[in-house]
Amino acid sequence: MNGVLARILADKRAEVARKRARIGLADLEARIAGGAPPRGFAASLARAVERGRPAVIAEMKRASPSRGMLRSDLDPAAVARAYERAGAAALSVLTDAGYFGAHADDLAHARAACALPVLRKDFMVDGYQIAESRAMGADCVLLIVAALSPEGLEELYAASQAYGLDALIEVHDANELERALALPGGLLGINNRDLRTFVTTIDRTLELVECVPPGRFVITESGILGRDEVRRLKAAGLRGFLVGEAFMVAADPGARLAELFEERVDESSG
Ligand SMILES: O=P(O)(O)OC[C@@H](O)[C@@H](O)c1c[nH]c2ccccc12
Repeated sequence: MNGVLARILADKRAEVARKRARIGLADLEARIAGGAPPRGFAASLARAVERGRPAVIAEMKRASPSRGMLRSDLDPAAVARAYERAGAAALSVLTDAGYFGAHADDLAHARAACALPVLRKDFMVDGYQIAESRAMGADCVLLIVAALSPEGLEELYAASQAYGLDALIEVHDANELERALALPGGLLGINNRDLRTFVTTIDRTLELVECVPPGRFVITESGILGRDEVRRLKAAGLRGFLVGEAFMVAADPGARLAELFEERVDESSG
């Protein structure tokens, strides 16, 4: 493996080792036992689709390695409420500080401000992080197939189930898709961005979705910047959307969400 992803993963392993030395698994377990149960993440997406609405996972990230600073003055609670009012089905919150500029309590602040379930967006390399995700209040974890060995993917998926969390299994090519489909469950995410090169195109989703067995719910992730992308993805049958940058750079993230996904008569007729 090469490129940015490899660097992030190496740093992440070191970070996990430091954290584990400070807060042991038993402490995390105690925190989990004293905390609230998870909100159903997959269930919330399914409810949106049942109502004939796109299931939008609205993301918060202050910065990214590919785009630099996006929103340094992010107010997670205010944006969470704005996303909820605008009709988002769920939140995604970046929790990586080194590359994405996350603050330690971003996820907790966002979740406490609304009733939406929350995806912890980070780079999972160790079962410790699954317990940690649950302890910080996440309802769903991201498992990036490109970042994990076959055994690692199975182990982290099993851990997410054991902790009562939903899992979003992220793929970028046919080989990764095959590995994701071999798992007993999980939400399927097609990342339009290549995490090794940052090349981003919604054609990734349009190509790969052809290889997904019918009945599997697919979330298209990244590079959904305008109404044209949404229109093309909807036309291909997509119902799940994960959007970050387009909202983060907007003056009013909630208004941008509503505008991006509102149905207009002129389009349905043509
Ligand atoms: O900001 P965008 O292009 O709308 O993308 C959102 C989300 O898909 C992206 O942040 C993402 C997808 N997979 C990831 C894995 C790690 C970090 C970030 C991501």
